[in-house]
Amino acid sequence: MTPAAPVLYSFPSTGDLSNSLADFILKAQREALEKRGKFTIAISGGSLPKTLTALIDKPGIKWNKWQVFYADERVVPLDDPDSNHKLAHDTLYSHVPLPASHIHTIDLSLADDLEELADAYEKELIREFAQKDSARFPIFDLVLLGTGPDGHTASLFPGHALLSEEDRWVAYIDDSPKPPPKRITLTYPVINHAARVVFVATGDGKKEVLKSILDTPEAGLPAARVRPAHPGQLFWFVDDAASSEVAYAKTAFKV
Ligand SMILES: O=C1O[C@H](COP(=O)(O)O)[C@@H](O)[C@H](O)[C@H]1O
Repeated sequence: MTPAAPVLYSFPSTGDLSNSLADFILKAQREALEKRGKFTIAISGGSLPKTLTALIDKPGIKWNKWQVFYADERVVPLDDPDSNHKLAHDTLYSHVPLPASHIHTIDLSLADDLEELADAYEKELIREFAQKDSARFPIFDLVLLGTGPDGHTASLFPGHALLSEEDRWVAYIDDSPKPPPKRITLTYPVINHAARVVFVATGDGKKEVLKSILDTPEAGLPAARVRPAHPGQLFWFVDDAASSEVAYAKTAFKV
């Protein structure tokens, strides 16, 4: 199946972006609950969690139906300032009635063996989605991603061997060019099987990388290789500062 062209939404402010993203997530949640009675989502770290704060008081969000995984996680204690879980906890979970048992964190008792830790997280996904034998890859209702100025997404970095991973659901990296070095990440096959993938990018510091990803995807930056097609759809939620150099056509946002 050929991937559909990405949809680019650009907003004058991060507040507008955050409100529209909350509307989008609410709609995705409603569709998922109608079909399967639960909402499966993968969340990134970095600048992404703070754009989710408009969800906090949003009527209609059924937090007890959410199952939350991480698009990537740094292998550090869950209360370490570098932990993506801590960031999401402080920014979002601590303000909403999301049951702790629905938040799927890494098992740090395995931190000395990254392969085992990644395997254990993959098993956590298998428990939620299906047996690996019966479903080749999980289908998340929504994967939320960011991109660094170098074009990395999740913990998929430019030039890294993990970009070619075709089999595993979760992989590890112990040489991340961005600290901390030890991380786990969802792989492209998982990201590209999602029903919806949303990138969020804000600020002047992202304008060059956004131009490369959207205007010259053939340059092959890791974020440009995200092309859900099974039959998912890719959306970009950015602010006008980040999209100021982009020639790619913008779409007016409506839910
Ligand atoms: O290291 C990471 O970086 C990316 C991008 O972060 P941002 O602060 O530039 O938005 C993030 O999406 C990822 O989850 C994180 O581990």
